[in-house]
Amino acid sequence: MHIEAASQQKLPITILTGFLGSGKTTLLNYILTERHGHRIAVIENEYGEVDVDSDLVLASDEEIFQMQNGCICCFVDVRNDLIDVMKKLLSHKDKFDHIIVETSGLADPTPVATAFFVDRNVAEEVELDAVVTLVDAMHIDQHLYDPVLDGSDNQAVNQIVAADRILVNKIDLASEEALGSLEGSLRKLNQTAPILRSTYGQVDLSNILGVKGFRPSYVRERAEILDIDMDDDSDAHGHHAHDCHDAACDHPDHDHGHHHHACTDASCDNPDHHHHDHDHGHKNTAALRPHSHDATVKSHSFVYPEAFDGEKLGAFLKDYLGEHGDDIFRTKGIVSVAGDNRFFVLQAVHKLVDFRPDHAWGEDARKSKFVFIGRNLDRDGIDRSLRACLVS
Ligand SMILES: Nc1nc2c(ncn2[C@@H]2O[C@H](COP(=O)(O)OP(=O)(O)OP(=O)(O)O)[C@@H](O)[C@H]2O)c(=O)[nH]1
Repeated sequence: MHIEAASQQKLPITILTGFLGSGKTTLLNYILTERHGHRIAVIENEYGEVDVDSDLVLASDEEIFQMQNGCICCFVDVRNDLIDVMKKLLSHKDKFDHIIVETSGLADPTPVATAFFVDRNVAEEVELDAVVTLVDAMHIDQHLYDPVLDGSDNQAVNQIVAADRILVNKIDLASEEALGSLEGSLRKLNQTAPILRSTYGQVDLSNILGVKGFRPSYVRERAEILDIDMDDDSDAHGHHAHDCHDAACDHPDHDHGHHHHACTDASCDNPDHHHHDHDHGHKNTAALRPHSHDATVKSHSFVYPEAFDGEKLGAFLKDYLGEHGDDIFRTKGIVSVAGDNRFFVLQAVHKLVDFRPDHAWGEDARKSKFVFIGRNLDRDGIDRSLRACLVS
């Protein structure tokens, strides 16, 4: 009895998603520094070739794995890497009891969630706890109703549709009225996920971790939509997981005949039925093109060994993002400022710029890194302007 109980204990995985700049790393840092009784391993994925995020995650004893070789939403290309990282993690699973996967801000989380159930060895050891989607209360409308994407794949929508928990973050930047209207829109996209509110990701973590919000049938449903063959994954009892008709069986991977995707009744309010009711003409085209990015969004990275004039740089960023911030979704940076031994952090979401000193560089080699993510970026122009802020 004892042995059986232990072998059934699976490691819960939380998938943390949300559009660029919604507050995923902020929430992750909050989770990593709070006492919640979980020992957490993290898999991080960043969109952009220069890694800034790992510098922004607070130092902690937790295991942090980077995946920089692509976007984990690109299921076909990177799935094996994700599985490899997961296997590496599982080889010392005595060190933690919960895994958080932070997806890139442009990822559709569904293929990520599904990936763990395609590899049989991994599927035997892990279970999905929840997809937690952060929503930037101030900027989400720009992305939900993005005119460039009208009628085509929209990651911001896909992230909300896939959520088991929705966290409306940055409520300090939105009025009560705007929040009410936003929550109404979110409810139309996802009829079942509890909607929570937070500032700087501060939320009662019992609503986020260990919630067992995920329905295995949902994974199977999505795998079908994504045309992923899971039938080879016969379970330890020698039958295919979806063929289990034992009503008493509580094996989490067994779908006992709840084919939620068959329910198309718009008036049905059964919380087990997923109704992907996209308002405003959005189609959930993730189902059709499972790993397509918004091709109009590009990321440009810049690295400079020289130090910056902090004031000049601050003024340039404020002006430049003030002018182009509708098109520039996200800017991040680690900056070496002349005459200051501290590492400066640049964080901007659209026009909202935050540039301030952080901790001392210490032994780390001083060099500045920037990532700009957006549309119609003038790479050479940005490079010239940044260079103009270097101390000569
Ligand atoms: N005013 C305000 N700012 C916030 C809040 N939460 C996060 N931020 C700020 O928003 C910016 C983006 O936060 P991150 O946590 O880096 O966002 P992210 O989702 O990890 O960003 P990407 O990795 O680029 O997708 C940072 O400057 C944060 O300090 C909040 O509740 N209120």
